[in-house]
Amino acid sequence: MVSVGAMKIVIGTRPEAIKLAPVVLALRALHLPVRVCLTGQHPEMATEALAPFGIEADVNLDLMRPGQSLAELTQRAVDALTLRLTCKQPAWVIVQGDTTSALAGAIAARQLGIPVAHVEAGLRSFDLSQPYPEELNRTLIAQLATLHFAPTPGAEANLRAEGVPGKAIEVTGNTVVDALHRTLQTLPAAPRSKRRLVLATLHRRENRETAFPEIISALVEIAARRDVEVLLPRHPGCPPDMYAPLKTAPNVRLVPPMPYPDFVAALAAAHLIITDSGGIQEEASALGIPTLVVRALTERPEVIEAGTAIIVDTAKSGILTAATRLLDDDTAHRSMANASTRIGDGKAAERIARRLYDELHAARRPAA
Ligand SMILES: CC(=O)N[C@@H]1[C@@H](OP(=O)(O)OP(=O)(O)OC[C@H]2O[C@@H](n3ccc(=O)[nH]c3=O)[C@H](O)[C@@H]2O)O[C@H](CO)[C@@H](O)[C@@H]1O
Repeated sequence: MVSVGAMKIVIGTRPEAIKLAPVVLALRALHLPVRVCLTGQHPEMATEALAPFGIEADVNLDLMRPGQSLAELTQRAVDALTLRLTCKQPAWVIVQGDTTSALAGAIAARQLGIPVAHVEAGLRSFDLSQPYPEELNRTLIAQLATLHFAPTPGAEANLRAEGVPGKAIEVTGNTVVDALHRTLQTLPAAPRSKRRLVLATLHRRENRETAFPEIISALVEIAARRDVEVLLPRHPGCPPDMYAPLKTAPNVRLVPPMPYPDFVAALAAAHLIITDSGGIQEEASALGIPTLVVRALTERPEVIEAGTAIIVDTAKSGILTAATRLLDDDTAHRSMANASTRIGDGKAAERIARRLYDELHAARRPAA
């Protein structure tokens, strides 16, 4: 076997861990050496999200400090990753999505001349202020990456419009679908619940100040119907008092962040999803669970085209109208409840690993 350099995978948050776990496994299946480096942006959740995939990080940089600003985190992450990458120079650095950790990994690698592969490249809201800082991060990462793994043809078109050459882009599907399929296979059959499940998550930075109270008030009112139960796992990035009105509301279960397999079980059992999460829009679309997106826009037009999601924004009245319709009108619900493969077919990680394998071996082949 040809000996090749290692792949360094940089992971900051839970969604990066979930979406990169299938890539780690696919690279290992091709016998490529992989090192997983956590920045600690989500101190425990990234480690916990990797565990069900049988993956342990090689290093945790433990970079979070109380009250740390985004600028401080970016600076500390670039410094720490530069040090690590200088000591053990990998053949490629792999980053995913739109987090501060992903941006820092791309900056550190690029400054050292190490090629960067960007998983989930090309998503755009075309508004740098929302989602913030994610739109800014992913746009900057596109400037730094050598290889762009676009999940969809739409994401590829966005990259092409920014001048990225076609040969640097591979359309792969989103790796979240790989993670979802793999996890669904491990779950026991779920017991049927008497009330329909409304699964909700909230954490977007730009929603926190003004929109959270509106959305939460809508959730309390939905739960008051009695024929549903609202389940909301908290996000550790949000101060717990933001969720306060839900603590005492009837038919609401406010719970700590759920382990990924438990959350997937809840997704699969849900009648309706209300969320500002990106990954959950994708998972819901793959499962065919009607979803109300409590954001002004989505960088995932595919979930709207597939018909599984509607953007309702953050006003209480709009959320209540849409939720009531989907809870009362079976035809409306059925028209959205169709599983879609637009986001991915479950083979994204295989495509990513194969392309990286080819790149590595092409680089080692002597010129003709
Ligand atoms: C702007 C934007 O949309 N950016 C996204 C953002 O992430 P997000 O909005 O998707 O973040 P979350 O909602 O925190 O995570 C969701 C994941 O967590 C699982 N989950 C959830 C609750 C729980 O209790 N237990 C769990 O296991 C759930 O199944 C899902 O897979 O960053 C990613 C990284 O770069 C990007 O890819 C992605 O574009």
